[in-house]
Amino acid sequence: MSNVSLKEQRYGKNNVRLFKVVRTGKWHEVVELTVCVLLEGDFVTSYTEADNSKVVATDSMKNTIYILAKQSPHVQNIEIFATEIGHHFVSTYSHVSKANVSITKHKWTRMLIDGKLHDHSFYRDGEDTRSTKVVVAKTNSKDVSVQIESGLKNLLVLKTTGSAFYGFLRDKFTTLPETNDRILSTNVDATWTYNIPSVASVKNIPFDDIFDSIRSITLKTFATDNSASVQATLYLMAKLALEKHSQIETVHYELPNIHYFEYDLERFDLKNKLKDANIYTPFDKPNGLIIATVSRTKSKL
Ligand SMILES: O=c1[nH]c(=O)c2[nH]c(=O)[nH]c2[nH]1
Repeated sequence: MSNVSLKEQRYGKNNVRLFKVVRTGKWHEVVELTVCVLLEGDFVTSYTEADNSKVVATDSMKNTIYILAKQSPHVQNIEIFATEIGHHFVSTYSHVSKANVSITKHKWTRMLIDGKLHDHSFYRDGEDTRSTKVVVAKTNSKDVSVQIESGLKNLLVLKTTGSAFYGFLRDKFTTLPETNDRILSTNVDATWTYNIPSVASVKNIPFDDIFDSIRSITLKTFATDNSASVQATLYLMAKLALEKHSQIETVHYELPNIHYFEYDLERFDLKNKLKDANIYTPFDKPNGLIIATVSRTKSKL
């Protein structure tokens, strides 16, 4: 008898690059995605007995993504498109119990030329991306459940005042001075989860509006909060997002603290400390990293 066993397995195609053009006469819309599909189910013997008979080739999964992209009117809406992909795999193959579909949407912003939106030209307006992770799972032979997480990644922000950091623990390891006015910069990575009652309800959730709203709550809170710390500003962002959107259950932020330290110019008889500071060294490494998940308090009733 073997003294090892397979604990967990999933497989699929990662980094499927996809671009779709939707043409309405001269007016063209574009969507560029990176898709990952990982299947779970009765694939154990492909690992333990080298039996490929149930293996859906990852190449076929790639083809399926392109075919569904051709047929679906929802490719721009990544949460709905990911649900369609996941639903396809669990409903087509009886031995697939779960499909994990992740999609990243890359930004193409329409050009404004001579004050007019251009028909067919776009530019990359920042490196931030929109993403989703959808899990479609069989609950019994007929029904499926859907879990959806949406996210915003790589949104680089900076403010030159309105941020302090003082009152922190001081001991023999501490050298950082307290400050009531510092530069604050972070690269926002936010995800939020939805309460999805059924597959049919997915089409009724305004994912685009909620994404736009959480993005603007994030930016506005960053800009206007008189920040006591990254921790306190993070919590406020998440709280405002949860208060505004009843469809979401949890909000998770990962915020690096990208430090900008005053450069020591006193050595050259130049004032560059506190109120006189205006020359800094940006340090991308090492960085602070503040991570938290915030959810609604369960009612005690
Ligand atoms: O907002 C901050 N939170 C910290 O936990 C921390 N630690 C540190 O050195 N600087 C900061 N800033």
